[in-house]
Amino acid sequence: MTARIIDGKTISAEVRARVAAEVTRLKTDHGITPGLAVVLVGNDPASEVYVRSKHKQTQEAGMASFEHRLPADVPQAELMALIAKLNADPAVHGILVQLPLPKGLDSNAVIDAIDPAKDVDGLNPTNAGRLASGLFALTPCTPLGSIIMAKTVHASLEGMNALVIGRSNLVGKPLVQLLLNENATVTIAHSRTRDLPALCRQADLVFAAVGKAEMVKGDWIKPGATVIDVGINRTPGKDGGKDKLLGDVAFAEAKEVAGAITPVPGGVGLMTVACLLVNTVRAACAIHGLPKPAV
Ligand SMILES: Nc1nc2c(c(=O)[nH]1)N[C@@H](CN(C=O)c1ccc(C(=O)N[C@@H](CCC(=O)O)C(=O)O)cc1)CN2
Ligand SMILES: [Mg+2]
Repeated sequence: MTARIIDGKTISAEVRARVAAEVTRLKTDHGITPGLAVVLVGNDPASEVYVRSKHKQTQEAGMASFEHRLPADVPQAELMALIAKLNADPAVHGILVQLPLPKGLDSNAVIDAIDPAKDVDGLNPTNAGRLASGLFALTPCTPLGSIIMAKTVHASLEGMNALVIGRSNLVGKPLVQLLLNENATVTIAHSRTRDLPALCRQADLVFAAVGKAEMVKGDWIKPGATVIDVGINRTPGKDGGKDKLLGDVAFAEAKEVAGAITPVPGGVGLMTVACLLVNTVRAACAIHGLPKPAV
C-alpha cells in the first residue's frame, strides 16, 4: 500500500482563503483591519525567508503587516521596549518574535513580555496555561496546523492512539494539549524514551517533532497509520548543490506502510504561516470583543 499524501499546499491555501474571507467581513461589518507585527533580530537566512513569507501572506489576506528588523547585537532593553510599544499599539493585534533569537538575548523574557491577547505564537505562559486548562487560548501555529492536517484524514481523533515525539514548547507540548482537547489518547516520547520503535508501532497517529533527519523509520510505522512530519532538517546538497530539506521521518520507507503521510517540504511547514494568519484574526476578534471567528 502506498500512503495518501497529505498536501500542505492545498490545505494551507484553503485555510488562507477562509482567513481572507473573515478579514473582509471584519473590515466591512466592523471597520477592523487585523494587524500583525513581526520582529526579526539579526540575519539568520532561514528566519529571513520565513519572515518574508509571513509579510507576503499577511498582506495577501488583506491584513496590515508591520515588520521590525533589529541588529543581532541589539541590547535586550531595546527589544523589550519595542515589545512594550507594540503591546500598546491599537493597530497591532498580533505580535511575533521570530525564533531563534541571536545568542545573548533572553527569549523567555521577550515571550513573557508580549501581551497574551496579542501573542499569536501562543508561547506566552498565560496562553500555554490556558491551553492546558482547556480555556480559550492562542495556540502555537505548527501544532495547530498539524491537527488541521490530521483532521483532513480523520474527521474525529477521539480515542485514537497518538504518539508525539518531541517535547518542545513550540511544538511537542502544545500538540499534546491540542490532541487531548480532541479526546485522543496521547503518549509523549523524547530523547530518553525506551524502545521508541515499539511505542511507535502502536500509534494510529504519529507526530514527529524531534529535529533529527529521517529518524523515524518505515518499520516503526503501524500499517495504515497517519504520519505527520513536523521536522525541517536542512542538509547540504551533494557536490555544492542546493540544500535539501528532510523531515524527521524516512519518507520513502514510511509512505509504503502508512495510510496517510505529510511530505517535507510541502507539508506542515506551509501550515505554520497559514495558522499564524488564523491566530491574528482570532486575536483581533477577541481584542474587539467579537465572537470567535469561523477560521
Ligand atoms: N516565532 C516563531 N519562530 C519559529 C517558528 C514559529 O512558529 N514561531 N517556527 C519555525 C519557523 N517557521 C516559522 O516561523 C516556519 C518554518 C517552515 C515554514 C515552511 O513554509 N516550510 C516549507 C519549506 C520552506 C523552505 O524551503 O525553507 C515546507 O515545509 O514546505 C514556514 C515557517 C521556527 N521559528
Ligand atoms: Mg513552527
